[in-house]
Amino acid sequence: MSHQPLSPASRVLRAVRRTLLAIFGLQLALAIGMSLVDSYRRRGKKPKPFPVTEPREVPVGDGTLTTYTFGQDLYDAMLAAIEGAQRQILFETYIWKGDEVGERFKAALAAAADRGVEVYCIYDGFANLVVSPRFKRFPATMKVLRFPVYPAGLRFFDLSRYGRDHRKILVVDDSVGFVGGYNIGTPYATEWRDTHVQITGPGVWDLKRAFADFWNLNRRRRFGASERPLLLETASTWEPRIRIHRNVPRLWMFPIRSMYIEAINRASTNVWMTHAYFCPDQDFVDAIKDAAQRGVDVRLLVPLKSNHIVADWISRGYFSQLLESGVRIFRYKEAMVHAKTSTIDGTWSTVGTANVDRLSLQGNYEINVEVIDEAFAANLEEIYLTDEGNCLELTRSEWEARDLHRKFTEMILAPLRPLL
Ligand SMILES: O=P(O)(O)OC[C@H](O)CO
Repeated sequence: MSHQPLSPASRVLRAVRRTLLAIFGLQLALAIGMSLVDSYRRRGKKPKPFPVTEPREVPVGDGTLTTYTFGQDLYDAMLAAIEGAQRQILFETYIWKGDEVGERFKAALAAAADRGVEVYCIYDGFANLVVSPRFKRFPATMKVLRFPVYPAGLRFFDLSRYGRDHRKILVVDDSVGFVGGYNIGTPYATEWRDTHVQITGPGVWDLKRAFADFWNLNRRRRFGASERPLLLETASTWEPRIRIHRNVPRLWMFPIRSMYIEAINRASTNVWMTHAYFCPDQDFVDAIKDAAQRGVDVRLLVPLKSNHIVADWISRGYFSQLLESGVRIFRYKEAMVHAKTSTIDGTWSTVGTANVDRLSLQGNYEINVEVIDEAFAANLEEIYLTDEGNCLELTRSEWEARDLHRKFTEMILAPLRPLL
């Protein structure tokens, strides 16, 4: 069989194709190799204790905000609220582990349903694929919506249908709500440093509405057309100091990214950010760099080593430009910091579920509370400084002196940024 010689254009095309495949193959091999080596190295290792700021109740408007930075304290408060529920519980989580803490929540929710409280639960199917099916069987008295592993149905090309439910919410009656970075599981109780807020007062209604809207958007497909919507009475008051922002991919709404960029752009004294996974788009990075360049004290606190080694490497790919523009980078030692919080100018703050990466800011269902209040910002600054005391600051000279193979790995992994 004779082969036609390839035209110059076809040869170029073939070379480009092979180069791209080689790069992609290298990225994939690196990512898989790193994750395997990392999980091998972690076997049997226990994270070290870390400093904790005691939960303190801060009055804001007609309600209060209490910030939790230690899982055990938070879970105790959430379980106490569930045990004291009289009419309704709305519980939503991304990860719900079938371990001791997961079982405690399941038992408390089932007990509430048994005594006649309406119990609505939502969890993400994909995030809990590894959880045993036995754990995911619930008493009929509880209404449980598993957000599907594959939510797009036949709409394969509709990107708005692919977001995961990454939210973490609990609302009990009209009296108390919780929102923040904590998933439900035993390691999070003592081994991870995360941040959640408890809300009382008018802000609770906004959390209820966020839950109800998600439930109503998804209930028919999960329970059938006859399932009645979760109805809420209208809020009686507006609380200008507390706003709840929700990313709703299905409606193509992504206000959390805008909220961050707006706040960073108007910062005049300080921007202190704590983020578990930091992989933003370049416009977001530019907003941070601009703030630092105009003299704002910009600090970024990230884990020295998170639970996702590939995310760490991709995150490090931003460090050079951030340090050059004057951003200070602090790396949290010996425990995983999973918080998603920021505070600006002693006035503006946010606590929520959204990481600063593409999946959270332009992909998933997320929820953040934005608070304009000086006392609350002071509380978050205090927490930030406690965390900073458990960090190593990364200097520019130290970063520039890193090995060549590290620079090469950062460069090879950089194109994966949009996937995280
Ligand atoms: O997706 P997040 O931010 O809730 O983090 C979850 C952990 O990474 C689980 O591996």
